[in-house]
Amino acid sequence: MTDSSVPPGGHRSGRGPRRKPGKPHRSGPPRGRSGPSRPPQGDPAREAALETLRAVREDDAYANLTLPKLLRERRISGRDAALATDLAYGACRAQGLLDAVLGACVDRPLDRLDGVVLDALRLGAQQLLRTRIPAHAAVGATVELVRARAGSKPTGFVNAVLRRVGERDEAGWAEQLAPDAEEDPVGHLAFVHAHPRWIAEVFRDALGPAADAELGDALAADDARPAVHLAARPGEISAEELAAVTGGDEAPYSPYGVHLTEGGDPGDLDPVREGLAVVQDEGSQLVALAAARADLTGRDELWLDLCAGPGGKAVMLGALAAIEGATVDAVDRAPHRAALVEKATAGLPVRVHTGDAREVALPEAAYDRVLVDAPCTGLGALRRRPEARWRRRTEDVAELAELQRSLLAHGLERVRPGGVVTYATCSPHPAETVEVVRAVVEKTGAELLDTAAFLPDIPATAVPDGPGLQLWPHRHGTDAMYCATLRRPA
Ligand SMILES: C[S@@+](CC[C@H](N)C(=O)[O-])C[C@H]1O[C@@H](n2cnc3c(N)ncnc32)[C@H](O)[C@@H]1O
Repeated sequence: MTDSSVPPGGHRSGRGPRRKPGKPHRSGPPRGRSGPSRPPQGDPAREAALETLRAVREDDAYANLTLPKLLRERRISGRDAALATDLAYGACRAQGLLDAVLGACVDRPLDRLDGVVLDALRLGAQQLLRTRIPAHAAVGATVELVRARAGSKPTGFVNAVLRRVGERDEAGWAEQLAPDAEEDPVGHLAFVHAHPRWIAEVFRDALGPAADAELGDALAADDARPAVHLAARPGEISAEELAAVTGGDEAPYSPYGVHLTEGGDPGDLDPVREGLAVVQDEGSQLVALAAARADLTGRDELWLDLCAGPGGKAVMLGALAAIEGATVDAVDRAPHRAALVEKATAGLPVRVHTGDAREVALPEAAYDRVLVDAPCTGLGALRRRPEARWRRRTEDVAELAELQRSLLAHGLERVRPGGVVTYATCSPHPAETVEVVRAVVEKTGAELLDTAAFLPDIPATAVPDGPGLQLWPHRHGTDAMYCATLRRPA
């Protein structure tokens, strides 16, 4: 069914089904109705997107795990898969903005709406405001989706609300609802680029003096759907060959990186299936490279990846270690993540250990290189985790920062005198980056090395007034990875 062939929905007034106070919200078909248990055949893309929004809302699921599984199970491919992905991920990313608009069009708090109705309204608003789908198709298809899932009763309400949403475009709603750009520039940009205000403030702080000129670009890049990056396994295939086989482009900074230009499941690509390449953001490749290249004198044969799961950087380190004649110990606290490292590094000189990095039985002061890719808020990889920006809380930061300091200090205990520790986070939050490094340097007397020197030719990576290197989606096309290098005093 094409978008334009979707019939418009019902025409009742904008009032939705009345709910008795305290009555639990249900998301299935109304009691007594025989709503379809299987998705209707007509609109598989929107059905999959709606089911993804439900799983994110009800089960705290990750959209980027839920949707691909649904697409596989329901054998949805090609244009339908692309549409489902655009709509589901787009609605997750923009949830706060969509809810602000819906809130202005609905006569009750959104959390009092039936779950399916709310998901469908978000999906409809996403189509109306943030895609080129014609308004009549967006409204009609959403109404039909609601009818199939929840019966006819709420269709009039959904139809009326979406028609109100469609009275303005995204810029028109921003004009009406966003904070004033002059009075509150950060609040304005946060609204316009669909970010929680506190995250926009983190980006502003991390950009420092550049924020005046770049905050809008940084948030816009973070709001865009990112290209899929592949990493060629060092020693197995070159980036040039990988680009030729996959039809992608060689990455600008990582000598192993390829940016895919076509959609589709990268897991279906031959080099990925054959283990010659993995899906990995170019920024993560650069962190692994920085760890392998950090300036070292003397022995260089025992490497440690202290927070290794699920194994992206361990694969790169393992492949580089194989070339250098080194061995990698890879640790992760979570057994299922350690198992993923084991699987990903099969055939490489990598020994996997399960346990807390600070307690696992491994030698002290023995490693030549250590990577501490610490657990973090992930604020630098929000574009790859569609719902994450609305789930993360500023309260998460302090606890993580304490763990990060502890893990980095521990990495310095495992490395030999004169050895190097690379600290990384996929977050630009100063409390997780420069403040962690400064605190540990102060406590341990470790020497700070110039990380940019190990990754030459990457422009504009300086951190304002702080140690380390910061990558940004709007500057480098990578996730906002942070990376610093410390040497244990000899
Ligand atoms: C940012 S992820 C690492 C990503 C990984 N380096 C990669 O490139 O695929 C952080 C990892 O640290 C692990 N972790 C958290 N606390 C830990 C601890 N105390 N000891 C060891 N691993 C820990 C988490 O389970 C998670 O897999």
